[in-house]
Amino acid sequence: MTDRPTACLALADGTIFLGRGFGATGEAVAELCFNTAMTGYQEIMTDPSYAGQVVTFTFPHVGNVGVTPEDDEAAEPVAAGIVVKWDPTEPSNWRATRDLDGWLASRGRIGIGGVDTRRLTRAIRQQGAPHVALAHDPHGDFDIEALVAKARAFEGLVGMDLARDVTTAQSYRWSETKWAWPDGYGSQDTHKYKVVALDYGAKRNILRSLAHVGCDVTVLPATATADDIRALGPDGVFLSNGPGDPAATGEYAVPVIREMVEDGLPVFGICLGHQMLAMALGAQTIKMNHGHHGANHPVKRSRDGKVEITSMNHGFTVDSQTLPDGVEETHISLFDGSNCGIRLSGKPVFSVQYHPEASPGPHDSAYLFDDFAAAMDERKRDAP
Ligand SMILES: NC(=O)CC[C@H](N)C(=O)O
Repeated sequence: MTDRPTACLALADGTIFLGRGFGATGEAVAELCFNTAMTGYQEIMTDPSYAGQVVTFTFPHVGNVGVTPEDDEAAEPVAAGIVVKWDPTEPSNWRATRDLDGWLASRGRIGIGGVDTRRLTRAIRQQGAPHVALAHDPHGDFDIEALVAKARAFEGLVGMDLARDVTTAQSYRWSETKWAWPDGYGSQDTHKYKVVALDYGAKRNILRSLAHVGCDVTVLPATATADDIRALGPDGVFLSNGPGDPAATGEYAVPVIREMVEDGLPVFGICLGHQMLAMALGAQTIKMNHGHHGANHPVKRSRDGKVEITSMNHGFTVDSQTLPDGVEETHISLFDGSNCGIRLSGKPVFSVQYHPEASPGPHDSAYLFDDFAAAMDERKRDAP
């Protein structure tokens, strides 16, 4: 092997990173974000919320435990590409069914290794999430100017509705609970509550977590109408995570969510679902400089001051200045004070910006699934 670079990452400002390609050959144009998680690269690459984004990992050892279908958060990797410091090694883990390189190659996702990811991360923090073109060519034939031009031409995630691309085409039932929950959480009583989960790009571990607390989950496409949901007679409605700009997805989803709130149903949202619930209640979202992507973000719970260490992946945020009267801010980020949770006062309607289902990340916030179950119990008790 020669030292000739076989992969190129071109930023829209003309900065070029050369490295060794792995995974698929070809090109990808996307927004670039950094993720600080030390584990969970497979869950991150298959999290549908990463559609339209290339992920650079600040942790240098990526790929060394291979991949296993058990860790897929969706059927396919969804992130557009991956940037790492050290080239992925052969997997060293009994759970691995294949290596990262071959897995990415078979699924059309491009990787670049040998990049100074600390320099790249500093650039992202300073200038905001850049638009990039990532190319992998085994002969190292790159037209660098053309790559920079493609990165510049990328329109960015603002105004982009990507939930329609990643949502399920058909509705389906979800019943798998298999997941190691911390002791004491979850009813283990299956099919206790009928829940409709609106799929804007749902991670599987969210559906597992709902099933774990006793939900019989029917997953509906992002474009489901209020009547589609009512026809199933749910005890509660769940709003999933997902990619793209909440304001764009919200054009069709927000009015439906508002109707569910008006129907008096318990509603629980995560990440994109949180942002769209906030919009349905009258708030607005804004694009962040470089977002929050990691597995150790501290969040303060307003009701008792408790700090949760959370998993995060978002590039937009709810502007807490726009929260109307009657909508409480329940959680805030201890990194930058941004909004991390809301509740409609006196109603079983709440959501969080972070990921209580982890995958990857800590389990501090798993209680939120129990809170949703408790809200559905209460409604059943109060029903005439
Ligand atoms: N994980 C998510 O649901 C992400 C939500 C939204 N696409 C954002 O980037 O903020």
